[in-house]
Amino acid sequence: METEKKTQTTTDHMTDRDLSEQIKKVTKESHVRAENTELMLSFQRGQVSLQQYKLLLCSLYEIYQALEEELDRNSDHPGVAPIYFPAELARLESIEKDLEYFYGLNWREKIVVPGSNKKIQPQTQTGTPLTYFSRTDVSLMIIQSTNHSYFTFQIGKENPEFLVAHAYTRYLGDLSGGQVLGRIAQKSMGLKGSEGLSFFAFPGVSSPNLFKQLYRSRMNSVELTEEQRNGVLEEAVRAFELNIQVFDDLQKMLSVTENKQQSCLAHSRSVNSKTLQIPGTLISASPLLRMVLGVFVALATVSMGIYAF
Ligand code: HEM
Repeated sequence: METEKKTQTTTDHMTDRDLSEQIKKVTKESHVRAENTELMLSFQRGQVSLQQYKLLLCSLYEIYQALEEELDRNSDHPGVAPIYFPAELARLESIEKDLEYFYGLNWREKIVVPGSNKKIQPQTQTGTPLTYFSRTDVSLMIIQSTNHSYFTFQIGKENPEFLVAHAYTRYLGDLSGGQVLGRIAQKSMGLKGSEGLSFFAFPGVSSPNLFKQLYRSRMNSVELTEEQRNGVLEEAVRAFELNIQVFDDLQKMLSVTENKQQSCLAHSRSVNSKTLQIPGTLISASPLLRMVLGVFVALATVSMGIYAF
C-alpha cells in the first residue's frame, strides 16, 4: 500500500525509547506463554479441531467487537488516530463472515448472549477470577469474553491512549504468527479454499511485514508522558494476560463439554433432555437417535461385561 511505502524508511532508525520496542520487550515473556497455551499448541501441532476453532471465533468476535467499537469511538484521539487503520485491519466483519459459514445465517442466535452481557458485568467489574460455571458452556465463554470487553470499554472511556496496547496485541499478532496459524487451521480442519478463514485474511494489507513496520512507526509517533507510557506498557501485558485467560478458559470449557458428553453416553442419562449441548450448537437428539444410542451403550456395557468375565 502507498502508506506502507511512505513510512517504511522511518522505521529503520528505531531506538530503545521507541514504544514499539519497549512494548515488544515487556510482552516477550507473555508472548511465550500465549504461544504455549494448549489452544495455541494445538494450532502449532496442526491438531486444531473444528470445535476449538469455532469457539475461538466466538471469543474473538467478542474481543474485536469491544476493541473496534472503542477504536472507532476514539478515532480522533491523538493517542489513537495514528494507529487507526480500520480499512486495513478491522476484523469484526471477517469474523462475522466466518461465524455465518460455520453456524449459518442465524449464527447470532446460536452463539448466544450479548445483550445479557450488561447484566453480567457486575460479576466482572470486581475482577473476580472467572471460575464459576454458568448455565451453559456458551454463556460461560461469553462471560469470559465480557471480561475482556469490559477492560477495553473502561480504558476506551478513561484512557483512550491505552487502546494502542490492545490494538498492538491483537492486530500485530494477527499479522505475525496469525498468518501461519491460518494456513495450519485450513489444513487441520480440512477446509476448502478460504471458507471459514476470513479472520486470517487481510485483503487491505499487501505486505504484512511492511505494514507492521508502518504500524510500529505510527506507534512511535504517539506522544506520551512518562506516566502514560508506563500505563500503555502495563496495559499491553494485561492484554496478553487476558488473551491467555480466554484461551485457557476456552480449553477448559471444551474439556468440560467433552467430559459431559462422555458421561452423557456412559450413563445414558439423557432421559429428560431432548438435546445434546455442544457450545454454540444444539444438536437435536430425536427419539430414534436416543434409542439407537441407548442400544449402543447397552451393547457396549454387555460386551465389556463379557470381556471382563
Ligand atoms: C501459536 C501461537 C503463536 C505463534 C507461533 C506466534 C508467532 C509469532 C511470530 C513468529 C512473530 C514475529 C516475531 C517478530 O517479528 O519478531 C509474532 C509476533 C507477535 N505476536 Fe505472536 N505468535 C503466537 C501467538 C500469539 C498470540 C496469542 C498473541 C496475542 C494475543 C500474539 C501476539 C503477537 C504480537 C503482538 C506480535 C508482534 C511483536 C512485535 O513485532 O512487536 N502472538 N508472533
